[in-house]
Amino acid sequence: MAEPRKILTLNAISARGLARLPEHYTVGGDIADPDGILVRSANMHDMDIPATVRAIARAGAGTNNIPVKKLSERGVPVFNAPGANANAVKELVIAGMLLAARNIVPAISFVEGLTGSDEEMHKATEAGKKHFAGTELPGRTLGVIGLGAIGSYVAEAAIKLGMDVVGFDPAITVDAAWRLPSQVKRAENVEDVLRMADFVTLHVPLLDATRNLINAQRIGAMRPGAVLLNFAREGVVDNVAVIEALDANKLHAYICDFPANALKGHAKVVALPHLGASTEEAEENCAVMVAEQLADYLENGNILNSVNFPNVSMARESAYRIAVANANVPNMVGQISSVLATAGLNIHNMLNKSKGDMAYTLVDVDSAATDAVMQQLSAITGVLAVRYLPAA
Ligand SMILES: NC(=O)C1=CN([C@@H]2O[C@H](COP(=O)(O)OP(=O)(O)OC[C@H]3O[C@@H](n4cnc5c(N)ncnc54)[C@H](O)[C@@H]3O)[C@@H](O)[C@H]2O)C=CC1
Ligand SMILES: O=C(O)CCC(=O)C(=O)O
Repeated sequence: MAEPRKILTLNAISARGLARLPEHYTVGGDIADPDGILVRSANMHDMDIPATVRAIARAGAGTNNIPVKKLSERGVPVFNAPGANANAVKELVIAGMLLAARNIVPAISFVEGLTGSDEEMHKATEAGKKHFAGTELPGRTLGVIGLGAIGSYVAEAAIKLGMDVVGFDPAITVDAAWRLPSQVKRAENVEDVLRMADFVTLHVPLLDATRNLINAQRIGAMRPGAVLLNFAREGVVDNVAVIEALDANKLHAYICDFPANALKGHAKVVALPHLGASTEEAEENCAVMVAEQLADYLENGNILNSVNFPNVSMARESAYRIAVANANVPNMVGQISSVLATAGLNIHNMLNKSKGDMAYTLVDVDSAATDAVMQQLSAITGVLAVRYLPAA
């Protein structure tokens, strides 16, 4: 019989995604001793993550709200949903460019402030509309910083709208590079993008290397009257430097997904409530993807789309599977094999892969492993987590 599993949800997760979890899973927002956690943007850095947790699944792209390093030390994979919400973010970025180019938000505020009779309003409209005249997108240059799932979609959409696109990504993946239209020009660094672009959009993860990526000095390198769009993370942009640049008419507008006191009430700022991925489609895509990944990990030990562990997948050919998360150091496979051999367990199939400091080993053996064997595996220096996964 399948072992009962408990999944704690820290945010609302699309019902279609939750429906992908096996029937023997109990899911809820108030669950003790969970085997796994499903999360969106909830901040987990100060959370006491129970020792029972074997995996965390982020129904989205960014994992900066999750203490990935601490979880790696416990041998716990963090899954995400690469690309599953990219179209939703792309659409909001295009909307953001149009909002800025056509001065739509200040124009709406102007209309909301009109008073008097219809005739008086019409007169004020015709007199006032010149203040909101805008520009069109074709022929303008969009600079894209970060050409992953979202950045490459945005670049493609902008080309279709008749824009020129220049992009920078020091670690672009082969898949993303294939997706990019040939018209996208390659910049050698951030400054090149800033120098060439009328609109600059950011699509990088929040890392030490990207914190305050756009600061006063870099804004100084931007074209006068440029528009900055940030649908990545708040910490990627120095809000104070942005406000100074808007006040000095250096920047035309700042369109972002991250409200903050420094930005509040500024006429040239449009701050949305972290809405990039908030579409029915994106919420469902993300939830389905991570629910399937989480269940396959908990049931079979297979790993797909973990940010801290390699992809590892092995078809089941025996009823007895052992999964070992370990540090990526020499002689781990040798020591694991030796424990199994000493216990008289024949290895039917074995797969070991690594990613950075982490490694992961799946072993199918021909007969049942005892608790004593599992304890011996756990005791190997460098082994971080061991699970026994007999077929249900
Ligand atoms: N506003 C929202 O609701 C959403 C925001 N996001 C944010 O957008 C970020 C990007 O998402 P995806 O495109 O799906 O991720 P992705 O992982 O597909 O792409 C990120 C790209 O940024 C590049 N990169 C990293 N450091 C860089 C640097 N210093 N300069 C230039 N490029 C750099 C990487 O090489 C990668 O190609 C996420 O990490 C998340 O923070 C993602 C989804 C929704
Ligand atoms: O789940 C959300 O609404 C936030 C999405 C996001 O920021 C991400 O996927 O990185």
